[in-house]
Amino acid sequence: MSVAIEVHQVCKYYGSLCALDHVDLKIEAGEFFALLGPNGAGKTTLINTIAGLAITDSGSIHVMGNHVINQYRQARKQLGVVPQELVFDPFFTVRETLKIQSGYYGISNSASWIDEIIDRLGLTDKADVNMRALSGGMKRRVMVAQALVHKPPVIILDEPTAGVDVELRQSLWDFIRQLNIEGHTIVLTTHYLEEAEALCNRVAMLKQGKIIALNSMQDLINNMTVGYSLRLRLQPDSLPSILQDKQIGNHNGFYELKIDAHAQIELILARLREENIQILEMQLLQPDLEDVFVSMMKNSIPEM
Ligand SMILES: Nc1ncnc2c1ncn2[C@@H]1O[C@H](COP(=O)(O)OP(=O)(O)OP(=O)(O)O)[C@@H](O)[C@H]1O
Repeated sequence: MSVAIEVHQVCKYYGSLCALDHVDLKIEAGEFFALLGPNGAGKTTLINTIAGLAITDSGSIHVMGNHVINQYRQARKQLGVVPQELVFDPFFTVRETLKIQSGYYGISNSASWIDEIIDRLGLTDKADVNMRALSGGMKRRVMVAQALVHKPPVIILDEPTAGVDVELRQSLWDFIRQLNIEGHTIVLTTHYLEEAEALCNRVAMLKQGKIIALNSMQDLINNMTVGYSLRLRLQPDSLPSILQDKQIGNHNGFYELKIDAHAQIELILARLREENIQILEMQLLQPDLEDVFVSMMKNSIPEM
């Protein structure tokens, strides 16, 4: 499999602030990859360095084998970036905006592809409407369309669904998922963790400019040692004192017990049997990406 993005030992400073601290990252072609982190973690800075818009202080970045600074034009052609901020020229229509964008890449016969992306992004009704007359969500769709005019194999989306309503979000994700199925590599930042969990196969978590986790979505969640809990409805309705230090909640007649390892479940059941307490209902709650994220951000202190 070929490498779509290779980030090697990248550092980026803004004055004395270290925004990227020796970042190493390899994203294979065809991946659907999530870049997660709290505000200010360095996600946009990393995207800007990959797009060649911000110069790194050290290290190197390649997009589809092209060095983003020394081979800027070749690297840029391989990449479509949907920026976080809505940047648009208020004097042009949607179609004109896309035509001008394809001109930047030296593409002249782009009309049929522009029609296709307008259609697939649900912009047909707005194609000849001036950009300034579009709603925020529609402008966001145009940002996505702009990133696609040169049919890049690698697409980076920086919080593409910020401020977008649920219906629009759903159709945007359907389209992006389809692009991934067609072979495009997708890199995504989002604060909607359930979206990342549903879409992405691998995740990097950034904190204070450092990568603190890099794993497949499944392994990240499966390897999580915190976040599991067992919910029990008991008859008689009482928790033996030996289990009380595990209790983290008691809602709607369910005791919620913290589980650090699966083996503890059998021990809990054995304790209940010893006390002649019957289990009326039992649920095992698994951690999700949000639990992993919160735990990583709380527990992982990047080395200075
Ligand atoms: N042009 C700039 N000049 C100075 N500092 C900057 C600049 N751009 C970003 N920073 C700082 O670099 C750090 C990383 O910012 P960045 O925008 O990359 O974070 P982020 O993870 O994308 O955050 P968010 O989730 O809020 O978009 C922050 O402390 C930010 O204030």
